[in-house]
Amino acid sequence: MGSTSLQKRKIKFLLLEGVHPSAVEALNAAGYNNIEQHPKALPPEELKTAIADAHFVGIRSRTQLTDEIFEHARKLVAVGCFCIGTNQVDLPAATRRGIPVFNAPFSNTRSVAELVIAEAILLLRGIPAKNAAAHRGAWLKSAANSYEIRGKRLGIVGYGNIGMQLGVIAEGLGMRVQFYDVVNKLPLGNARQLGTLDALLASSDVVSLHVPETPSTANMLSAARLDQMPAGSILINASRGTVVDIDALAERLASGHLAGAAIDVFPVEPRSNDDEFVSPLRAFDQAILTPHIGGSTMEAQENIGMEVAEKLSRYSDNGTTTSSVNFPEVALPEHAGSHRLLHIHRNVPGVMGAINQVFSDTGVNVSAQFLQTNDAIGYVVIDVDAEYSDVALRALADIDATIRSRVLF
Ligand SMILES: NC(=O)C1=CN([C@@H]2O[C@H](COP(=O)(O)OP(=O)(O)OC[C@H]3O[C@@H](n4cnc5c(N)ncnc54)[C@H](O)[C@@H]3O)[C@@H](O)[C@H]2O)C=CC1
Ligand SMILES: O=C(O)CCC(=O)C(=O)O
Repeated sequence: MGSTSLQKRKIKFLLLEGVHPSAVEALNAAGYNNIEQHPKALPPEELKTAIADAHFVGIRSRTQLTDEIFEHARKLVAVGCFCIGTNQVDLPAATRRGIPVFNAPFSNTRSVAELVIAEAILLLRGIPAKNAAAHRGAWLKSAANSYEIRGKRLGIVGYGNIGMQLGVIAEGLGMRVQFYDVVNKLPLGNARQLGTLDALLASSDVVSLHVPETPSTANMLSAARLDQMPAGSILINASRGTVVDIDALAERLASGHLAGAAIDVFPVEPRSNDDEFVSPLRAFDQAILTPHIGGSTMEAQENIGMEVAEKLSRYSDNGTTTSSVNFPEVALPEHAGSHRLLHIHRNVPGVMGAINQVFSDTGVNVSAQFLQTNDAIGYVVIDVDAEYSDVALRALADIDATIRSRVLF
């Protein structure tokens, strides 16, 4: 097991939003026991206090890590998103401070795809409305507007890890799968990529959204786009709440233009289970409304807990940044017998020359060096003899473009 510049018992992990206990187990197994846990997202003022002395923070989708919060997180070394989406983190603000952000890009994808399939089947049969009516004492035995999923056209918007899995499962059930993505993708099975979103919307019985929250996906399903969907079709959104115009959707459910919808994510979501869920969609029995639980299965959460905790402890132990969403990726070997210097700098000309000058001036022997850059920053890792690490670290910290530097013993 590697070690860090601080004693492990002094390294504080702040885990929010009920991150699965598997994360704590993985951190304990790596020797980290100083872990503060909260079952919910914290309001901004409480978050500022809790994060002030944290070296690592673990969040899910509710906690907003803004520039202002980072300003209060002076000791923060890395962020772990125990989920896929990282839109809740101000990534440029993290990058500017030399803070890598990690997530779990695969662990809950199957859970989302399964939920979408279940919803498509239920909505095509009109089950949500029949179920709600039965709870009120009504008996809606009828085949009118009830359809099999077999042979229906599924339009997937965003053919990434979730969209692709959904397509494979849907095809297994006999659906005809088509997708729209900004990137050219290899269609799995018999799926077809369509050239425009308009074409996809106009020719799908069920549309399911699987895009990230970005400026290009904001309000993607606007009133005009919803009108392009065929009369009687169905919309499913388990991506992000900003992607759909909810008021426009409510109008099209009211008019009957859309036969049903399943919505898991909302423009504004309650901070915790104690807060009221407010949405115009509550009025519609033909809408399945779920509390952002697309990825919330025991299997997914346990795997996510282990996966992200391991990424954080690996970064803490030996500097590896593999699969970080904002940082140059470096997969590092162990550094037994030497000290490891980590140097994070603004990616401007001349920094590598200055770093090499440090070692030429100080005569410190370098046993290994790794470098990776992205547009914003450079990440250099240098293994040196233990006795020289202090002097080299001081000289590296003095280089103009340095964001932060650290030594791992
Ligand atoms: N409801 C829930 O609990 C969960 C929600 N999610 C959400 O689902 C999203 C998708 O997840 P993955 O499939 O794993 O992501 P991914 O990154 O593997 O796939 C996203 C796809 O969307 C495409 N895309 C991006 N912008 C687009 C645009 N403007 N138009 C069309 N396509 C566009 C990308 O090219 C990519 O193929 C996540 O970003 C997250 O926000 C993820 C997991 C659980
Ligand atoms: O489980 C969560 O808290 C969020 C899931 C999600 O939306 C994601 O993985 O992006």
